[in-house]
Amino acid sequence: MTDLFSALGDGAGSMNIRREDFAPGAVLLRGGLADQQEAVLAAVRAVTAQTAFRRMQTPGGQSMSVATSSCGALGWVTDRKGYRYVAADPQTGIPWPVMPGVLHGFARAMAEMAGYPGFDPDSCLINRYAAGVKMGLHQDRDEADFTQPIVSLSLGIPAVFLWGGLARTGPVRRITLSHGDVVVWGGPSRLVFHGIAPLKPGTHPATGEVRINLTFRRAG
Ligand SMILES: O=C(O)CCC(=O)C(=O)O
Ligand SMILES: [Fe+2]
Repeated sequence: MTDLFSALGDGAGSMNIRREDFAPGAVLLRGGLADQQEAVLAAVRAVTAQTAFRRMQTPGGQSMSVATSSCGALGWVTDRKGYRYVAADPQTGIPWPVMPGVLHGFARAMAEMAGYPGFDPDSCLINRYAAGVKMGLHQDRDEADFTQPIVSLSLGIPAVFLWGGLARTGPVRRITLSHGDVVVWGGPSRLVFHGIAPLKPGTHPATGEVRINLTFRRAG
């Protein structure tokens, strides 16, 4: 018998992951976090203790409502000069924290499960959403190589993920993402417009009153 998830080799922890192929090249792995919760949360805390959450400015001069931090060789930033990846935190001039091995390994395993073996992310953007915060429809297109997928992990209070198409306008699906859910999108879905609806207030034992999202990217 072929067990789709046996490749991970971590036994019972991965057995309850439920897979939904929701668009070509796009896979929802519900409960993907499985037994990695403590290790992943500890790694996120370690990173954000080194490089604080901040609200960056869009090129148009608006302050983003989402607070962000990053780890890995490259971190995504935005300011009046535009969107781009840089090697150092612009607030301190210090290189972004190294991506903890547990995060890199987790993202690689999730990508493999979704059908993208060999994913080697060099960037992890950490988004923090408080109640009312949203992320408008956008494409992730500042990365160098669109053959590599995006791997996204949701932590804490649930959010509605907006999934559009390859054009900015058109029908948008709404997919509720809960604590521990993972979305992987690549191939024909790599440049799909997506976003997050305004977060409903809530609390979660893992994060308190916020949602934390990690997106792993091959940026350089
Ligand atoms: O918070 C999310 O689930 C999506 C985040 C996202 O699309 C991004 O950071 O580019
Ligand atoms: Fe995105």
